[in-house]
Amino acid sequence: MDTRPRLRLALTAGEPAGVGPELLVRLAAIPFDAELVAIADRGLLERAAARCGLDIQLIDDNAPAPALATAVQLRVHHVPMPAPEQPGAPDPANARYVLATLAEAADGCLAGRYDAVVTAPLQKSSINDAGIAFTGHTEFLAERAGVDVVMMLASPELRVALATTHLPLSAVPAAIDGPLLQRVLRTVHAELRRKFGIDEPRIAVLGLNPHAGEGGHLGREEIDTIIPALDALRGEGMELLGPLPADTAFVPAMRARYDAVLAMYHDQALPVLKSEAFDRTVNLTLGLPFIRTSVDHGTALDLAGSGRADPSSLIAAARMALDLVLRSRRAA
Ligand SMILES: NC(=O)C1=CN([C@@H]2O[C@H](COP(=O)(O)OP(=O)(O)OC[C@H]3O[C@@H](n4cnc5c(N)ncnc54)[C@H](O)[C@@H]3O)[C@@H](O)[C@H]2O)C=CC1
Ligand SMILES: NCC(=O)COP(=O)(O)O
Repeated sequence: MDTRPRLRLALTAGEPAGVGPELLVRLAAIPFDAELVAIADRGLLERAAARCGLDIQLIDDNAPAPALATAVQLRVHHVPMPAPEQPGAPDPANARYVLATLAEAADGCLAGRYDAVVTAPLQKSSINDAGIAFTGHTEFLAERAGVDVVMMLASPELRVALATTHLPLSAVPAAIDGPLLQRVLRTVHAELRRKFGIDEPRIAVLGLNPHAGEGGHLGREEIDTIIPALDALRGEGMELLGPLPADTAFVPAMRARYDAVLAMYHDQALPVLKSEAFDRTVNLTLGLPFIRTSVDHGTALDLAGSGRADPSSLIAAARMALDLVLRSRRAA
């Protein structure tokens, strides 16, 4: 008999005015072989449940479980929110609250209070409007844990990692250099083994320019930077394909040839994933000392408060987090 305590997944609700709080309470209504702990303002979750027509019993995370479940139960680590939410209208007054929930999740994972964290979307611009430098969960968690990370989005059919994440397009070419590509590819390679059980990962690397530079006639980044980095790693035994033209790398005939794609920038590959599997794609952070998964979508302000947002990506993210925790336990 496994006597280890039940797994605990931390859930952050993200932007209070977005769909995150509603998605969290809808996730709680689904049977799960783990304890879910929402890190959020308690009142925010109560109001989100009411908007979704859900009868929910919020239990303080330090309290014992009630003997009798009268409704859907969700544990809560309460973080007070200064300004009441207005669905669809983010308030920068809540920016520090949003970051406090993330910090608790990260610190709790590092300290072993949670086995993984699953994040709902936040409104990056609202945090910036509060005067706080912030580009995303990925970068925040990397800094908090003191490590370099890689963003990956994965559907059941396709995994895409990004060499650069939240950068203006004009800054991308200068950001891509040999050391970055080598570090990112080493992380992707190691995590495909560790997290996905692929012993000999095959990674397709996209070029930066149209037609992967067309032999130098449409840009030199492939020749000067990408090919030398790939050759160095091939010399260590890594199986790398490319640099491939981004417009044809995802056609069916190519898909069978790799386990993951490395794209040079955010919008080079994410539209492919989101257009074919918006409800099944999970965002995960590779390289962290704990497991973090997330939805593939944003705050959907146009749907916030309606109770109509689709929870599928959050459910997929929670399931993936649980699978990854179980895999890492088996490997330990
Ligand atoms: N992990 C995160 O925290 C992420 C946050 N964002 C942030 O979200 C904000 C809004 O981003 P947008 O580009 O507008 O993308 P979005 O994903 O919020 O919305 C794009 C479209 O998809 C729909 N949609 C999104 N999620 C849905 C769901 N669960 N069910 C049904 N329809 C859904 C929306 O209604 C909208 O029509 C930005 O501030 C962005 O930074 C974006 C992506 C990820
Ligand atoms: N499009 C993915 C995205 O923006 C997610 O960013 P993060 O907040 O998870 O770093």
